[in-house]
Amino acid sequence: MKVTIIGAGNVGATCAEVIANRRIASEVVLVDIAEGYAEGKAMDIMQCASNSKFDTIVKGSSNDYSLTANSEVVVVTSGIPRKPGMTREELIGTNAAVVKSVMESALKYSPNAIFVMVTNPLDTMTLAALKITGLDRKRIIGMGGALDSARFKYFLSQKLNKPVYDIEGMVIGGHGDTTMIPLIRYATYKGMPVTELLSVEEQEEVCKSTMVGGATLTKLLGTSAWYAPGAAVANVVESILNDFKRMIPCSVLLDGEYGQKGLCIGVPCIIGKNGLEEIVEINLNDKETEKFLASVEAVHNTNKELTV
Ligand SMILES: NC(=O)c1ccc[n+]([C@@H]2O[C@H](COP(=O)([O-])OP(=O)(O)OC[C@H]3O[C@@H](n4cnc5c(N)ncnc54)[C@H](O)[C@@H]3O)[C@@H](O)[C@H]2O)c1
Ligand SMILES: O=C(O)C[C@H](O)C(=O)O
Repeated sequence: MKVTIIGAGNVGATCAEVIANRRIASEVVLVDIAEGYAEGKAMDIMQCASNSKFDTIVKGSSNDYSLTANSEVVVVTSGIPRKPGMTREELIGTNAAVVKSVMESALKYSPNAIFVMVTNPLDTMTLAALKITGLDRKRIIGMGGALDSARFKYFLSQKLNKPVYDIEGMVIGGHGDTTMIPLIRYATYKGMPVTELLSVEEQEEVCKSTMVGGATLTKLLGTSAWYAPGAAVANVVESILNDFKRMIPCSVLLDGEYGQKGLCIGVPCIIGKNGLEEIVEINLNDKETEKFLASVEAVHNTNKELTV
């Protein structure tokens, strides 16, 4: 199983390392526009192999896409990250141009691949990738909700003082500081609703921390996060390669689901060998629907700035 990761920066290289460490694929090709950078990252990861005990082959390429030929999955992490004080939406101009150039090259060599988009602003870049390639919506999946849900579960575990593994929770909506929707009503600790275990104030604190999770880390790190994003992408890739059909909130093109059309936004998806296997339409109450509609409007507004 071959995976290409375009963009060997913080998120791309971390994703490659997680895929290798967890033996999710037999081969990973890292591609970057910066001369020698992807080769360097690949060599560094390969020098983990004897200690970490994996046999995945990680290769690097300075913009030569021939090495990526016939990848089953292509991950797109190329583009600029935000700096403290910025929103993800401010990255649109630079990153849309990057996404355009890399999608065309990657598709040429891997015509049957499933694409996992990571570059921000995520929902708009996922739509851009669909427009650029004309591919079926099943084959282009935006990774945002997998990360946001991981953060949600982390903040819930902190507040409940319980292991994160015993917690379930999901974040839908746009992958933006104000557009994501942590579904607290559906979150559980060992099957028990967290709404019965936390006060309303505590629930609000968890949701707020989740929504600004990326901005908080960007302020602390000076650039955006990479460990949790890399692991979240690897999880999506794993579900595709193994046809696990995991339910993961992902940004996909809606065609009537949730009453919406013509935008990519985070909704619960079944992810398997065909990419998007199914969109799961969960019941949203009035308050959640109101938030979802506001998120849809905000994502549509960002999409209007797209020129590709
Ligand atoms: N969707 C998410 O949940 C999520 C999470 C984290 C980061 N991100 C986004 O992912 C992107 C990458 O973040 P990062 O922290 O890895 O940034 P980074 O700067 O560490 O890495 C980006 C890499 O892309 C490369 N690149 C730029 N243009 C390229 C091109 N045309 N072809 C090939 N490579 C190219 C750069 O040389 C760089 O090495 C950002 O847009 C960031 O906002 C999204
Ligand atoms: O916060 C960012 O800009 C990067 C990413 O979208 C994240 O949520 O970590």
